[in-house]
Amino acid sequence: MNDILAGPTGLGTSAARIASRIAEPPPPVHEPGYVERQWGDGSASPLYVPVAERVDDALAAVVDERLVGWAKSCGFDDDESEMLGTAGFGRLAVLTHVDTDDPEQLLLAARLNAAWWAADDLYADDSERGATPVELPPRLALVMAAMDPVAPAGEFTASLEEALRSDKVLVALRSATEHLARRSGSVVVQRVCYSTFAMFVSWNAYAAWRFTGEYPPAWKYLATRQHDSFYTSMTLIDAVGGYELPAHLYYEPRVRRALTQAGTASVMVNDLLSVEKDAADENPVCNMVLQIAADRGCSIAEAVEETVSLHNQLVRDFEEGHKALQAVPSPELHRFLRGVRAWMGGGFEWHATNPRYA
Ligand SMILES: CC(C)=CCC/C(C)=C(\C)COP(=O)(O)OP(=O)(O)O
Repeated sequence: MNDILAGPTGLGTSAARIASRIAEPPPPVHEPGYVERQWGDGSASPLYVPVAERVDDALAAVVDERLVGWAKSCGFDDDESEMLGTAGFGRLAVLTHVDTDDPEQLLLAARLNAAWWAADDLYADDSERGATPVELPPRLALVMAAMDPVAPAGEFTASLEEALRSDKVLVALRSATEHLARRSGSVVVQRVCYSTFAMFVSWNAYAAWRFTGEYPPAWKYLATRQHDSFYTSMTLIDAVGGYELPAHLYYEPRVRRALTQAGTASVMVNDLLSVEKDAADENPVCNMVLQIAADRGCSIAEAVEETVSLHNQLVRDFEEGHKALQAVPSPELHRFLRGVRAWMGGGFEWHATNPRYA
């Protein structure tokens, strides 16, 4: 075992090790497996995904109801808040974070995902709802200030505060991050902030492409999509579960690779199910299927097959990497990787049953 995987030493680390022994739940008797699942109208090849480990509509209803109340408190009007409830970000949290049934823990994920999606729709993607490529970068700069507090700066602070309070997306992201900070450590909060900010670089690239009308080749889109993927949602897996994967393991290259494979695979599911919605915008939204079809001059059906095959390979690569990482003696890492696998299974289930993608 190399030193990195052996873990840190020094102040505070023995306490962390004791906490980690407590954090390990009993291992499942049978490991949940992977299955081939039909999707859409059933005409394309199946997707190879982990099984959805928990479908609990009663728990999802509780989390969604609390999410709607929170959205109203952030300034979303009644219709918008109900729409967030109907979109089922609470249900997404229940499907993807299967190692807790505490609604307040699940709300960590429900709130952040709802707020990320609100920023994505209202700032980046949906022209009809006010998203414009030119306004996107400065709006995202303020999101960073909402999530990662700016140090007091005399006379400049009041104007910033006013701006942060005057926009419901900013209020939501600030509130969701504060909720996370109350229930997890600073390592996780900064992990979440910085993966969100990396995601924004990708959003800015899409905005430039949509503004100029010069859309990227599929390879460039895919590289950009790595940081704009459900990797961002997966940063919450341990926090929602009530434990913490130490940073030296979270960022270990083989772990990071497994995570980016899982995040990209899950967002390929999103692309596959969003093709029509993305193509319909007056400035079409970048999407792997559309980029492949444009590159190759092939039909959408052929580009779909190519995307399914890419997705399935990513999942198989994750599965293999996960197996290899079983050799690392860390209960938190094993729990986290089981959480990543469960996230993929639940993410597929959510997309396949959500009215947004029907
Ligand atoms: C939940 C989360 C991390 C959101 C950030 C952006 C993201 C990966 C999505 C919202 C999914 O991609 P896309 O913008 O294509 O999603 P929709 O098709 O609009 O649902």
